[in-house]
Amino acid sequence: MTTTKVTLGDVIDLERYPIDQLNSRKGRALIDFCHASLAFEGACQLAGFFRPEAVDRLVAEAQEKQSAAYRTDDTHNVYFEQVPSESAADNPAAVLQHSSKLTIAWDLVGEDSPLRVAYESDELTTFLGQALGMETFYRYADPLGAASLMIFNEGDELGWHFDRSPFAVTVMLHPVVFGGEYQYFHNLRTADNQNSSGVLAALRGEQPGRITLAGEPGALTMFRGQHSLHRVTPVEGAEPRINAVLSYSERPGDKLNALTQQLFYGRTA
Ligand SMILES: O=C(O)CCC(=O)C(=O)O
Ligand SMILES: [Fe+2]
Repeated sequence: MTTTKVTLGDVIDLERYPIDQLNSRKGRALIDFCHASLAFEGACQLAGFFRPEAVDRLVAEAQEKQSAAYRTDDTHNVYFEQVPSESAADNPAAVLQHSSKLTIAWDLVGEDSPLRVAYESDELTTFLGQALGMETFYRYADPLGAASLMIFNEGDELGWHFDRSPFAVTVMLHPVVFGGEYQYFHNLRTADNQNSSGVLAALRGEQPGRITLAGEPGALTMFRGQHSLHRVTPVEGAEPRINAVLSYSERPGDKLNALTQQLFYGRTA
């Protein structure tokens, strides 16, 4: 049997986004666009980055592997830190958030999966590192967490939170019509100012300036979530929200520790 190898151009629309020719005029304009977009609102979304056929294959792969996925269902606060026992009414750390989803770990992603072809390409790594303005940028060496497929079924959500990592990269595969929206407040806090009153107002639905990111199938999103409070609203209805999360590090060979692997994937590897 002969199988045709899936190439980067089968997965990523290289005509529209020439990440394999970053020194071309269009490639430079793309990088400039990403820098401007991230500087403007802390996020950059590239519609149609993954080709429709690759998106369809990944949706099918996620659904086929759903039974092997690990389900997390937790409460946490926006900081992912200890919830204070003596809760002052005006302390956002005391407000519990709910997050639940299914995760298909990297070692379950197929050899020929469009996600593997994209994630393992140096072109994509180089492009993302430049777009995010990183001086050093490496693929994650974690056998479970390098890149994953996420499935949010009815009622699943990610509660309001600040990310611990300086950036996140996702690809939307199957958005939902009702709920499952990515919402955020750009730079609600800064390195020097926690802005507790603003965070509390956001949690109460009283803070102006909430931004919703559209999520068309195939859209790649780069997001700086350390200072921008964000969430994914609960999925309503039977259709799942499915996306891919791509992880990177400023250090080569970076891995999750066993505790974190256990927490996110229910096993170690
Ligand atoms: O699923 C998404 O669109 C966002 C994911 C996210 O915020 C996270 O993993 O921290
Ligand atoms: Fe996040």
